[in-house]
Amino acid sequence: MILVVGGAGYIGSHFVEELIKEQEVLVLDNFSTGHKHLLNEKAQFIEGNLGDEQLLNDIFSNYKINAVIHFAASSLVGESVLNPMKYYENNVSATITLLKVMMEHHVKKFIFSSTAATYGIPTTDFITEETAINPINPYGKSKLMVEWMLEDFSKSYGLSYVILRYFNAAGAHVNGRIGENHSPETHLIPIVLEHLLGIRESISVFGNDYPTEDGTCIRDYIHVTDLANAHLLSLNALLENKIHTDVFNLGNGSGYSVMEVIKTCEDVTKKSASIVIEARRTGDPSRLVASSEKITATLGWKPVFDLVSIVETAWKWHSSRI
Ligand SMILES: NC(=O)c1ccc[n+]([C@@H]2O[C@H](COP(=O)([O-])OP(=O)(O)OC[C@H]3O[C@@H](n4cnc5c(N)ncnc54)[C@H](O)[C@@H]3O)[C@@H](O)[C@H]2O)c1
Ligand SMILES: O=c1ccn([C@@H]2O[C@H](COP(=O)(O)OP(=O)(O)O[C@H]3O[C@H](CO)[C@@H](O)[C@H](O)[C@H]3O)[C@@H](O)[C@H]2O)c(=O)[nH]1
Repeated sequence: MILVVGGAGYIGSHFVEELIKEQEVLVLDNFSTGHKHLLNEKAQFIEGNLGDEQLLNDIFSNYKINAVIHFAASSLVGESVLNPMKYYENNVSATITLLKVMMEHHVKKFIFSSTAATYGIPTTDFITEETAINPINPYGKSKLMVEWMLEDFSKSYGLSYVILRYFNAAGAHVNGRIGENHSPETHLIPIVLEHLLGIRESISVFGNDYPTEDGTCIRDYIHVTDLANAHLLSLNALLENKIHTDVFNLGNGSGYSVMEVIKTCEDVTKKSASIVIEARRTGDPSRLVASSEKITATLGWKPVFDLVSIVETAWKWHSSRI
């Protein structure tokens, strides 16, 4: 059985949707940002907190867990600046408890959701795993701290792991059952689509004076099912002992500006957006685009969805919910 921590969240639920076709799945989630309606009915479920050592001990005693996939985290950059304690508690401290109980129960296969935010403000056009790591906010730092712990736990306790650094997760499952449902929503694509559905009055564009062609920030949008498939490949490589430890970027390798994303949403929905240019959002690098060549070369992973199909799947999900 595979334990998926945070499996009621956006990315975790899309992973469970694929994993359930291959494995028995147990989800642990406290619904702090996740939702019951995102759970897959074939997965077993326990409601509880990742940092609850007694609960974790019970889980690892009662189920034969072969590997843990860890999606649970607080993940709003702005909130992490205002309330770093929450981020170090939920992302670092609770993860220490999980790893401690795993080691006690001799469960030594682990996949960790890391982020492009660990790179901070990169000076290179395409970010590889060799690009300097320099997070500029508590969220990115909390993820990097866990990465460092994993390295040390591997050396000292034989932990085997894959770290996946996602760029901008977006889109919804093609089956239309699950999709992105953050509250508050801070991500660009769902915000634009909510506006085009009439739920928001306008779209705020945070800064048009960046050193990019149209002055707005460039990001690498990657479909959530492409992310899920990268986890499946990583899990199988760990279970078959083909990987002991590794770290991979996950992106499409193409950058789109905020204005280009809005235009794509307009084209897909055949609606026109009302835009308000606002001040820059603190901590936004001008450009974050991945090179994912390493995971392609190592595991054969290739993203399938481009920006148009990301927006199409997201639109299907958002428009079905009103
Ligand atoms: N969304 C993105 O673009 C993105 C990009 C890079 C990295 N990530 C990382 O991917 C992971 C998943 O992101 P998401 O967008 O699906 O977030 P999400 O908030 O939708 O999912 C997180 C899930 O974890 C659960 N959770 C949080 N703290 C918990 C705790 N202490 N105990 C039990 N459950 C807990 C939440 O209830 C939720 O279901 C996170 O680790 C995030 O940092 C996300
Ligand atoms: O209403 C909005 C929302 C966003 N943006 C801009 O759109 C871009 C994308 O923003 P957003 O969708 O919030 O994603 P990011 O801030 O790039 O962060 C995401 O992607 C990172 C990896 O690249 C992850 O670490 C984070 O967890 C995840 O939220 C940024 O330039 C924002 O300034 C706007 O202009 N208006």
